[in-house]
Amino acid sequence: MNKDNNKYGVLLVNLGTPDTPTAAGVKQFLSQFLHDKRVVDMTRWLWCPILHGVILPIRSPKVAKLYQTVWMEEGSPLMVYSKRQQQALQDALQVPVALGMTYGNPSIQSGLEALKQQGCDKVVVLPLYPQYSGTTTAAVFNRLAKDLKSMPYIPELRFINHYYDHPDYISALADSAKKVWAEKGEPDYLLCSYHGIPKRYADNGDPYPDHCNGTTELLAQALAMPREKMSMSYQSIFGREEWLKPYTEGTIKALAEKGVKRLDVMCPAFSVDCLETLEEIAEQCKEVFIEAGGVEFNLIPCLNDDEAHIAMMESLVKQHVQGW
Ligand SMILES: C=CC1=C(C)c2cc3[nH]c(cc4nc(cc5[nH]c(cc1n2)c(C)c5CCC(=O)O)C(CCC(=O)O)=C4C)c(C)c3C=C
Ligand SMILES: [Fe+2]
Ligand SMILES: [Fe+2]
Repeated sequence: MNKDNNKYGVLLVNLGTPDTPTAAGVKQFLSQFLHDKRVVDMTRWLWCPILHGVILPIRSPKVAKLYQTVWMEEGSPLMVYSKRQQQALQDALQVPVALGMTYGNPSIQSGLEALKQQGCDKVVVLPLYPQYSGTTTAAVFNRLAKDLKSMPYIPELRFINHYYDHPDYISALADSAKKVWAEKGEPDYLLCSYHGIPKRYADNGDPYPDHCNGTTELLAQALAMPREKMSMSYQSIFGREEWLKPYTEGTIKALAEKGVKRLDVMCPAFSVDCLETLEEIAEQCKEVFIEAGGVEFNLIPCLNDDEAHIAMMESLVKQHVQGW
């Protein structure tokens, strides 16, 4: 721990999740999320009537039912695992670590306040997105800047942009796959499924697909996996516009139809398991695979609060506080 009043703290940031798995809870969360221009860039006079008139009333009750299928005793999986990460990183670093969500609770502002209360005048902001995207990482930056606007004293800041190529991140991912394979044997095929973004965002300069490609290449090397047994795709497509391709669902169906019997899927863009991994992949995509002739389907869990994941965060933070 640094000396008092001159110490650093860490703000871990993730996307956020509803407080309750109810239509009202989901509506509140989606409304904040989908009003962010970093996420949906459509002009407001066009988007707001669609959002308020169609998406929020129809999607909220539907998605609430999906959240109910993965909800844990302590709450939303994203929140449960994020809190465990916060505690484990604080234990490892022995400096204050706060949690803030871009949307919903706890807010980024409450995280900054908590660090201030603990005497931190230097803050490392770690958005838990290994691959940079304007829709996620930059959205954290925008929210942070907005919250700092009203603070009389701004802490000294370091902002971690991405870490997809950090060797400890890649080895943690590789070890998480090997752990599953030590128990169940190697699969016929490994698919890396990343959260998608609209193709137009990438065409306009978002480096996200390059970071996803880079992750897959580095992981293939770390696993010494023949490239014909491994590929990548994009999931969680939203709306009518074209998103990054290939889409996960179509890829999984095609793999089963080509004769792949055992498929393992990992989701390297997600720091913690959440609706998009536990429901969309482990339930919906599994069903697609089995219906198309597949036999065994495994979701390799996200890194969550694994020891190797926390050690990676510890080394990432330590690299960024050099000179403080
Ligand atoms: C509307 C456009 C969306 C973009 C662009 C987008 C990018 C993006 N999202 C994540 C990570 C997560 N997304 C999650 C849920 C989620 N995402 C969208 C839409 C976009 N995401 C919606 C509408 C939802 C809510 C669920 C739904 O209605 O389908 C989550 C999980 C949250 C949870 O509570 O479990 C995460 C995490 C990334 C990494 C990303 C771009 C790279
Ligand atoms: Fe609106
Ligand atoms: Fe998303």
